[in-house]
Amino acid sequence: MISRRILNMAAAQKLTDQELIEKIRKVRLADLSDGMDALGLVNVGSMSTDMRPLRPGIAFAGFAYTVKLIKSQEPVIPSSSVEEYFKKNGEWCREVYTFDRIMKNDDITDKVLVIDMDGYPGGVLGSDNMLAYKFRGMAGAVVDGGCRDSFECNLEEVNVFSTRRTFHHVSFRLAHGGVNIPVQCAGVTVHPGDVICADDDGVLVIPRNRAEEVLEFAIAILQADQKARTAKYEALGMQPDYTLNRLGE
Ligand SMILES: O=C([O-])CC(=O)C(=O)O
Ligand SMILES: [Mg+2]
Repeated sequence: MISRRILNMAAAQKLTDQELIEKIRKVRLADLSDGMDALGLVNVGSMSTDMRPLRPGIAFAGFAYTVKLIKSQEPVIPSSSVEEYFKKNGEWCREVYTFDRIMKNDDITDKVLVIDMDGYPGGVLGSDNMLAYKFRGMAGAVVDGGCRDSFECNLEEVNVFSTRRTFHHVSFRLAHGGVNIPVQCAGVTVHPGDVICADDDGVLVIPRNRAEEVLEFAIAILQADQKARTAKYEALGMQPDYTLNRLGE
């Protein structure tokens, strides 16, 4: 178990948040993870391998905007008409989607929505709310639970990682538990403002106060990898692709 002392050994911050996130987006999770290892942060911030992208090729980085949902004991009362269903469901959604109303007042540009669903596997995200968040500049979402409308989400090219796919909703099953508080997500405690990095390999959480040191190692590690792979591409007569020049050097 890593001690908080190691996690908190921060170097001075030299980059603005914007500069940091732009640089982090150029490196791979493998480089960042090796950078964490180099600093003794071994396996720290690694979300469970259950956390998977909705489609190949999703990659993003941003600052955590955390949401906590809690299991609710409310019984589901059957509706006797469509009108009644919409009324009841609407009231319940108002409760569980309190986070969505709060977020409307916040700038979510370059944020990553990190949702703790208290272990409930339903779909709090879908093709409707994710499209709205994309439009507002959110980098992506990481949910320990489900996302539904997967096919439409992929057509819309919204960026979601989740531990489940489902068609179930969360109304009547979950209630609002708070925003921008520490949450548990796929085995990691995430604090608001942590740097959340995601690519095909998974999701990694880096505390903001260690991110610049991690990045310094990650860039050097990527440069060494690119040099080694460039030589192999040449030996094999393969055309170079953009992964050999991710840093744009
Ligand atoms: O309806 C919801 O709350 C979740 C969903 O399926 C969507 O946003 O498309
Ligand atoms: Mg939907």
